[in-house]
Amino acid sequence: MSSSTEPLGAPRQPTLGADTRRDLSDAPFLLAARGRRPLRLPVWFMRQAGRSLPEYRRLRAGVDMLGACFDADLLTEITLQPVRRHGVDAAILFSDIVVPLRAAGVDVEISSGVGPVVRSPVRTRSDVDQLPELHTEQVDPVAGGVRALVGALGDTPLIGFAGAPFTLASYLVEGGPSKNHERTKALMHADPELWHRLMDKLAVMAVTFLRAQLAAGADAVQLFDSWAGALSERDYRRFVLPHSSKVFAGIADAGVPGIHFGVGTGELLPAMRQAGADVVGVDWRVPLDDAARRMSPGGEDPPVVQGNLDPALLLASWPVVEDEVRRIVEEGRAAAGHVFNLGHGVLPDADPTVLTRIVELVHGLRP
Ligand SMILES: Cc1c2[nH]c(c1CCC(=O)O)Cc1[nH]c(c(CCC(=O)O)c1C)Cc1[nH]c(c(CCC(=O)O)c1C)Cc1[nH]c(c(C)c1CCC(=O)O)C2
Repeated sequence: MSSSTEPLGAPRQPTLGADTRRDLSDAPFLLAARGRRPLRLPVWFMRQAGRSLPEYRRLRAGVDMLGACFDADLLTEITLQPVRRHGVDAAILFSDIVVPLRAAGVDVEISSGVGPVVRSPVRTRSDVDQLPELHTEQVDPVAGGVRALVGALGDTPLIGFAGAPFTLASYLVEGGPSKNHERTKALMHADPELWHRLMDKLAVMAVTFLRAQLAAGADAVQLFDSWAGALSERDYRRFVLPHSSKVFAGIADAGVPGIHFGVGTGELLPAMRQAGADVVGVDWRVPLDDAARRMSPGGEDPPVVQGNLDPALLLASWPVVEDEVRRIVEEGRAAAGHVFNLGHGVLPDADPTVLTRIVELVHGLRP
């Protein structure tokens, strides 16, 4: 049986570490992710581990990005750096969305200042058929890092993650970062059968990668569909939603919160929630009260949201940042739960002391 027809979460996948996972049921991040109101509003930052931190740049000197992602000691230390420095309510695993592709044998590099570059783009039926399957043991260094992290993090939850099938497909089909995703969109419309075959393989890969992290003890997961906002809602529902739904279904037995995030997804928020997410990430374009209304127009079953400070504003003055943080916290009360975050990742030029101040401010506000 080929991998694309095998049921997701088949027995050869590892069990999900329910016996070893820490009991962090009082952790503010996990409470908020489950739609409860913790005493303290939780906050973490996408890309909190990375180039805004001088201690990160020192550790990474002379080590290439993907090399660091396969070094259990290094990825553990890099993941811990922002937790120590900022006092955030969650750690996010230091890794990358292309790690499972590289682990499976795809020739992909991360080029500094550019992003992932795929040597042989995937465009034909034979390219799709040759895309290798990911075997759990190929990401053993990542699992080793996760095990070390859950030992080192104390009461702080660890968020594991994977790239969603569409965002990974875009890198594979375009061969690198893309503004218009034109080859990807052309492929999905010109050959839907081939498109779904590719997406199916990427969904299986994401499930394998996430299950390895969950089996090692990750407390929550985030599915990054960073570029899904490039699609119309109609195309998203037809070409993407079924596959992202398979990813959430493939890890549902872990019983941990799942976050679903993309940029520019204001029109897609209800569909992204429907994929099976417990928490929906909102960038800076839509205020959180509006986002909650879009996902629950009648007010029944309100969503849990994460976001939505514009990362560019970290470079503005503190009074600007403070006003924005207060507004976002206020608007977040319209949702069932709010995990404070940026609307996208920390930019390399952000001043890390501003991030620490944001954590202190958020923690001092009424949730
Ligand atoms: C689209 C995407 C990628 N990778 C990721 C996404 C989804 C999130 C998003 O939308 O930003 C996910 C990712 N990549 C990285 C993390 C680490 C965890 C964290 O959030 O702190 C996470 C969650 C580390 C990284 N991933 C990367 C860096 C920078 C590389 C470096 O430090 O040398 C880091 C810290 C490289 C990378 N990898 C990718 C890009 C676009 C880049 C930036 C390229 C550049 O500007 O140099 C692909």
